[in-house]
Amino acid sequence: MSKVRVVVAGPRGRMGNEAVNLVKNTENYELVAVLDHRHGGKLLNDIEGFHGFSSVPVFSNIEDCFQNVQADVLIDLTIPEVGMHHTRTALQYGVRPVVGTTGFTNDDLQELENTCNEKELGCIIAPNFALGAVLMMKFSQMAGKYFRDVEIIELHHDQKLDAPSGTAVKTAEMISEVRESKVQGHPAEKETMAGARGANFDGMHIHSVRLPGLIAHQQVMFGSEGQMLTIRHDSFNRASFMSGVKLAVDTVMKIDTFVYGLENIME
Ligand SMILES: NC(=O)C1=CN([C@@H]2O[C@H](COP(=O)(O)OP(=O)(O)OC[C@H]3O[C@@H](n4cnc5c(N)ncnc54)[C@H](OP(=O)(O)O)[C@@H]3O)[C@@H](O)[C@H]2O)C=CC1
Ligand SMILES: O=C(O)C1=N[C@H](C(=O)O)C[C@H](O)C1
Repeated sequence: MSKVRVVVAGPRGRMGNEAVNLVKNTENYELVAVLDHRHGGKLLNDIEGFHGFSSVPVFSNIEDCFQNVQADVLIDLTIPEVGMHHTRTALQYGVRPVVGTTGFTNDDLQELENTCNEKELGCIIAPNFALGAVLMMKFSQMAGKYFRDVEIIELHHDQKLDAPSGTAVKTAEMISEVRESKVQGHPAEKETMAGARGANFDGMHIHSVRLPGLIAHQQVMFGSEGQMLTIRHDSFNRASFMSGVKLAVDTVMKIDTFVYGLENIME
């Protein structure tokens, strides 16, 4: 069986680094290139912290990369604007994207879905690759059918760029598919300090905590008369995301559609 040829974008990042090691340590994957805006023209071995990658070229430009290297899958772990450009371009070159980068807009997602349909090419966008986090979202969706009052609290390390997190947005979207709409809190409630009640998604509130020492955590709180249900997930390291990245890479090779969220491919 031929190997899955993978390009990783953002290899020096916290997630990209884990992904490079995942590809290296997976027998039927081959790391054919990386995309790094600061080190184009080098070999991955020449970048500090990488060993055993003497044949892996580094490109700073994705078009150059796909014109010079045959690839099956792009794993993108960068920032939203760059991730969107990479994903768009990968699809144009017939390369299947697996995207962990968060912060894409609804318009971005719609555009990518249209392109996938047009090209009949698989693409997986996963706001959270941790299988436990995906279950947390699914359990929250189940609970949302019975509890209309929901507060989502996401907690992350203080180097995170986007707020609310992609996971929190996806959780709110999934709950809103089953929850009867409600504007929560007192009708006359007033913030005496802007932001005190967090972001508002269909009346649900989302609160973003950023602290050094945290990795990725979320708790979803449901309240009703005399009771409260809390559903919580914690990622204590970035290895927690890698089984989901592998599931996504394996799956994207078999599909010709657009998938937003790992819950759609977990059996
Ligand atoms: N789906 C999931 O399960 C998870 C998703 N994420 C998401 O993945 C993304 C990456 O997270 P994380 O690894 O923590 O972030 P890092 O900041 O550690 O890594 C981001 C990488 O992107 C690179 N980058 C930044 N700007 C550019 C640019 N203009 N062009 C090309 N590359 C650029 C950075 O390079 P440089 O250092 O030079 O700036 C860095 O290598 C985020 O969107 C995060 O929300 C994170 C964890 C889990
Ligand atoms: O930036 C992070 O770290 C994470 N980002 C993703 C998100 O925005 O939900 C996934 C996970 O929470 C870690």
